Amino acid sequence: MLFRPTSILYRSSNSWISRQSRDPYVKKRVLDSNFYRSRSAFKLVEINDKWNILTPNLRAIVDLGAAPGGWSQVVSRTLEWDDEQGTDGVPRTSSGEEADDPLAMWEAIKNLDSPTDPAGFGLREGTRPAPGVIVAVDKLPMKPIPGVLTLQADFLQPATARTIKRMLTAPFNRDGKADLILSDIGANQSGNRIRDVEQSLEICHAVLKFARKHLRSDFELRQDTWDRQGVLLLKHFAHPDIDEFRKEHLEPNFRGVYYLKPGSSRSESSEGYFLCRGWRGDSGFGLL
Ligand SMILES: C[S@@+](CC[C@H](N)C(=O)[O-])C[C@H]1O[C@@H](n2cnc3c(N)ncnc32)[C@H](O)[C@@H]1O
Repeated sequence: MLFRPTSILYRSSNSWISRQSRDPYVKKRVLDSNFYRSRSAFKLVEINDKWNILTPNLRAIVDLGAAPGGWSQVVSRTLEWDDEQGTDGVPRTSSGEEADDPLAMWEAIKNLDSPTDPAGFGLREGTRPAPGVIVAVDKLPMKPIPGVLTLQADFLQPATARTIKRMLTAPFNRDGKADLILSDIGANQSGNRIRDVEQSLEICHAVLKFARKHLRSDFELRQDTWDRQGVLLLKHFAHPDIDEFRKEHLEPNFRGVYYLKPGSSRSESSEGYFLCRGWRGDSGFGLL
């Protein structure tokens, strides 16, 4: 009987190792003094270099499917949440105690009226206003990152949406909406390709539904700087209906929708990103 699972495993792990060792972004991740937790972080760095989505005026950002935390690290560093501001990566209550439960910490500080320490991480009396709050959501646990409130939960659960809303709500962000929603979620590889492809589109619909509830709209912003706020960055995979999804669900609801394939995204992967700017909101002409 020919049954050699070990050699198959060995071969495939060999090719994985060989691919990893040739991948410049894997090397960069290990050698880079910034040390990102994921190779994926470079995709966001690249996208931001070109499209400038991480601007200092952001008050609230949600990172969906955030573990192990590469994108959240990029957001945190770009918005300059760093140790120099007096944080050590561990969220603290306003009295300086370590807060294990980010929501409890958030509840404790959200009545503060000062926008200079929005997430209540015990920032030193600073010379400049503190950056916005970052909420990172994943089914998996994540190690702390300065300025990031992590929530271990399934974003598809209604209770998670309610929790996120509470985490985003504060005197400096009364409506509890986000200026920027990032989603790097992909379908779990089940081994059934048809099912995986189908699931990838279902995730796009679910993220858009989430954005509909949580993204700050042009109308709410009442300003014309649409290129800086009300932004959704959505990962997707090749699917027969993905163009239709873009035309029928994204384009009517955003002022601009762009397809991106960062250089750091593996060319053999069918993944791509939709950068959707200027969420029109439900008050007007958008369709979902
Ligand atoms: C490609 S990884 C994200 C990598 C991340 N952007 C980084 O740079 O570290 C996708 C993540 O989505 C998470 N995920 C998938 N479905 C989810 C769901 N329904 N709710 C929350 N997280 C989910 C997975 O657990 C996984 O950690």
